[in-house]
Amino acid sequence: MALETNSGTSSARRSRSGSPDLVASNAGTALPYATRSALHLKGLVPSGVEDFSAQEQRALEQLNMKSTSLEKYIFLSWLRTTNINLFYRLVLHNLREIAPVIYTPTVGQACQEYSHIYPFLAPPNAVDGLYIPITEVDNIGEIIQNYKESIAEGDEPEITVITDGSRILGLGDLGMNGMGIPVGKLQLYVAAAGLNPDRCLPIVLDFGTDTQRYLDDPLYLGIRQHRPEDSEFYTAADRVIEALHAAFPSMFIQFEDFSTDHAFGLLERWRNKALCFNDDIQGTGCVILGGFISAVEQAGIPARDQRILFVGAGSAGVGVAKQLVDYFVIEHGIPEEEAKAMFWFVDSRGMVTANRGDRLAEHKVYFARHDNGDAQCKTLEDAVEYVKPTALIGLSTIHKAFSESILARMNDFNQTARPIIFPLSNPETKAECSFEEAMRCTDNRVLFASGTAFPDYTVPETGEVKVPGQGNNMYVFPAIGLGAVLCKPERITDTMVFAVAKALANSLTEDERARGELYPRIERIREVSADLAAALITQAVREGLAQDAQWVARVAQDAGESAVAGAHPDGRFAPGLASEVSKYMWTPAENYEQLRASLPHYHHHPVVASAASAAGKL
Ligand SMILES: NC(=O)C1=CN([C@@H]2O[C@H](COP(=O)(O)OP(=O)(O)OC[C@H]3O[C@@H](n4cnc5c(N)ncnc54)[C@H](O)[C@@H]3O)[C@@H](O)[C@H]2O)C=CC1
Ligand SMILES: CC(=O)C(=O)O
Ligand SMILES: [Mg+2]
Repeated sequence: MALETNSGTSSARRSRSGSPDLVASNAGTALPYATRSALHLKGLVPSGVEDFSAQEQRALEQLNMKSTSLEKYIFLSWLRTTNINLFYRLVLHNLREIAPVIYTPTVGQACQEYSHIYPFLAPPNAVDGLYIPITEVDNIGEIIQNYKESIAEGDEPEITVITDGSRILGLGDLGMNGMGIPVGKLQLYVAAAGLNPDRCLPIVLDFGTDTQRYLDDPLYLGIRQHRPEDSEFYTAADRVIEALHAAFPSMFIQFEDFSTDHAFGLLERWRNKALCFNDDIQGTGCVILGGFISAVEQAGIPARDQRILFVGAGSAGVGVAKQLVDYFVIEHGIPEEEAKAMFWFVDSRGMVTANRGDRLAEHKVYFARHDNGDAQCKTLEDAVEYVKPTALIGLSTIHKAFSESILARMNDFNQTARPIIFPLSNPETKAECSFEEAMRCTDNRVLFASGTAFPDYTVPETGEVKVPGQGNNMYVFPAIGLGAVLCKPERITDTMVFAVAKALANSLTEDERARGELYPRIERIREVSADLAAALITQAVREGLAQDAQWVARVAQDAGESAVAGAHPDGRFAPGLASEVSKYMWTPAENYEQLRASLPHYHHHPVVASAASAAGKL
């Protein structure tokens, strides 16, 4: 048995909530003497008994001693798997500094190195998610059963982020190493929207990789084979999703970082059959629409005069553009064909036109231009000159694609209005330009958002400090998941996603607006997530799709009616609903007493119960 345990390579699972070990490991040096005594831990911990804030201070000191971001990532992963309560205290109290470590940009590097930095912790107490090789899909029932046995009763997952690692951020096919993304996204679910960490399930479909350096890497931990053909992919993926859906019927499924064709394919197959959404298509569309609404309000020209050039026509580019079309149609009453005509795309082969001579991928057809005559812009420079855009949106994975000369042209074209420039590719090494470049080249007039967090910029002439917007789906997917987990809609509709985007735009404070910011400050993310989740719940009830009677009744009572099918997705919700949503958010314990109380099974665990009755002190 000991041998088996030592051969495991999984990292620590937070669950097993009934275990006294969990209390001991999450309390550590905060364990009172009486408890140490009852749990036979006397002498096994340093004598000082301290409070959680002292532990947090020590953890922060240790974090700051790490000289590289990857070392910080490894330290934080270790802390999460050792003491999840302390980990989330640290994250929540230092979100601005820590989000770029547990998420983009560092998570990109961590994924590339995943097989090398993998921690040595043993299952079944140490499981950080499901690794499902394509060779084991026939045994998916057994895998799910093993997972169920590794968790405490009542900890069935309510949310999963699932990837096959085929398009991790803008870094390409990372195979099984992509597991870092579901793990990272679910940390944001907890931090940003208060999902219970014990009920979050990261999953990687280990379906092989076409990246030779991983196949050749002796430490690579995934299966060593090439990716399957489409039909084999869909058969295997469908079997896994069917089994997961059968085992956990109300679990919210977030598809993440699948290569673009499969991202669209899986969404179409599953969106009406299970509670699911695709973060790269819908989440990105949602968050960019939220920021774009604010940008259009500040740009200084009417919305219908916008000329929007997308660089990159993948799942993210097309997902965002479709949300923006909906916005122009729904909010501004522009007919769909006219709204669509406000958009141009450039991909790796140049401007996307119906007559450029290649067979366009299905997802690009909707936006292909038909009015270009003989013009076929082959480069971005040519397309910029041809379109004279008011807005330039990058989802291309091409680092520095927005050269200084392109940024300067955006400034020239937009002298009477402010140019909108969103370099949204992740991580930083793929971003189309930096905040500093965009500010400098546009006389500091740019309305800016980026996928990765960039540093603030100090305007040299005035000393004014400008904060860049982060147009990253992290602002919305946690709230969409929370809202879905609470009100249990039959499915996620585009109008629900639209309502969340509107709520995001509505969530800016007067100060944030006055400073010209497009997104709320990250320190307010939980408050904003509560608003966004309330908007999703309200919209789900209006559409008659919410299934949780409590939330249906609550929204109906606010609205004075039972449901308004197909109501306008305005992102509004009744006062009080967001604070009610907040009550469902998980927060780490502040002290030992709260920690004990927060572990529902703790008191019933046989060891704890017998220790308690023996000592009368627990
Ligand atoms: N900010 C955010 O919240 C999000 C950002 N992203 C980022 O968006 C990027 C793209 O993701 P997907 O659309 O899923 O990937 P994808 O690989 O499907 O799309 C990339 C697109 O860029 C085009 N492209 C490649 N080289 C080009 C060039 N030299 N010039 C112009 N276009 C070029 C490709 O033809 C393709 O259309 C990634 O970096 C990803 O990290 C994705 C989701 C969310
Ligand atoms: C942010 C995100 O989901 C991506 O870059 O893929
Ligand atoms: Mg993604």
